[in-house]
Amino acid sequence: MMRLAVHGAAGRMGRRVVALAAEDPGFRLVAAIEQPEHSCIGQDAGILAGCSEVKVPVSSPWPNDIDVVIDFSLPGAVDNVVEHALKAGASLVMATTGLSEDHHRKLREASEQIAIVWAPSMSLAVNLTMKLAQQTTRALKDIAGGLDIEILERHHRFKEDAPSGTALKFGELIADAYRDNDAQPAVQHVHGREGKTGARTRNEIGYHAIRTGDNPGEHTIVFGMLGETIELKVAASNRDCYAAGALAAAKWLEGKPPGLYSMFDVLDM
Ligand SMILES: NC(=O)C1=CN([C@@H]2O[C@H](COP(=O)(O)OP(=O)(O)OC[C@H]3O[C@@H](n4cnc5c(N)ncnc54)[C@H](OP(=O)(O)O)[C@@H]3O)[C@@H](O)[C@H]2O)C=CC1
Ligand SMILES: O=C(O)C1=N[C@H](C(=O)O)C[C@H](O)C1
Repeated sequence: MMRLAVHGAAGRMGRRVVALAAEDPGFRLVAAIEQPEHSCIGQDAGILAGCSEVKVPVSSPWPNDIDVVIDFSLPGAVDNVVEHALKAGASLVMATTGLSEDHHRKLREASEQIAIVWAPSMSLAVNLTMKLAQQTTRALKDIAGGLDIEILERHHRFKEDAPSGTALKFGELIADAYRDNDAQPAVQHVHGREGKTGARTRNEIGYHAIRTGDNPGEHTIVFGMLGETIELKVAASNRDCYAAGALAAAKWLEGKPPGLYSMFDVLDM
């Protein structure tokens, strides 16, 4: 049984991780962590998550006897999370998005000592769609008349980063697929359009971020050609695809040597 600490335990994602972990005999929740001034401090993490009591209060101290940390918080917390995972010698599932290059450097450095999975989406369906997007790009990139790729993402109104980490990852993977051909000009990442933009260039990937209501996450990759269009769409109907993926990543990390892994590693894709 893995001793699990959830950081951001009172958040939208943290609550679903706590709820699913409570039903999984492979985990024992040992800490549900939030900042000391958080309004949920002291509440039972299970009750807060809408399931039965787990007898673990939301609290701020980090225990040392943990096997794995799952983090769904905000970039401002990430350095602290990494530091505590290192101190405990615990594996880390880092699911927070909007990270800077400095955060990524710290994750790379920490991964010399502990095993870390970082992925902007823990969802199986999203990761599979990423592979399909790469395959589609490779098949169409040299088509006569040209290929236009645009990434549309929709999320709830509370989301603080844009475009989503997942949209950025789609763009990065699609750009990699383009680069299979050295003759292809470098891809330009274009975020939204306004005003007299001129005609679309052939080598850009466009990103469009929509924020409405309580949408738990939706990504559409548009492959536009002259005469026909392909759209790959993956949409969550609730957050459990991400929470279940994070728990699968935590289990996969058990016994893994230090290193920085992705959900493609976890899902063997
Ligand atoms: N990889 C994936 O599959 C997914 C990733 N995400 C990402 O996970 C993150 C969290 O999403 P979500 O649960 O919706 O967000 P929430 O805002 O609901 O939850 C974040 C939690 O972290 C806490 N927190 C924020 N800043 C800090 C800090 N500096 N120190 C300690 N705790 C902090 C928040 O506390 P407070 O309420 O006080 O702000 C809150 O409890 C986002 O980056 C999102 O993009 C989301 C879904 C899937
Ligand atoms: O904030 C969210 O909700 C989500 N964030 C992740 C991202 O930025 O890609 C993953 C998912 O789409 C939900």
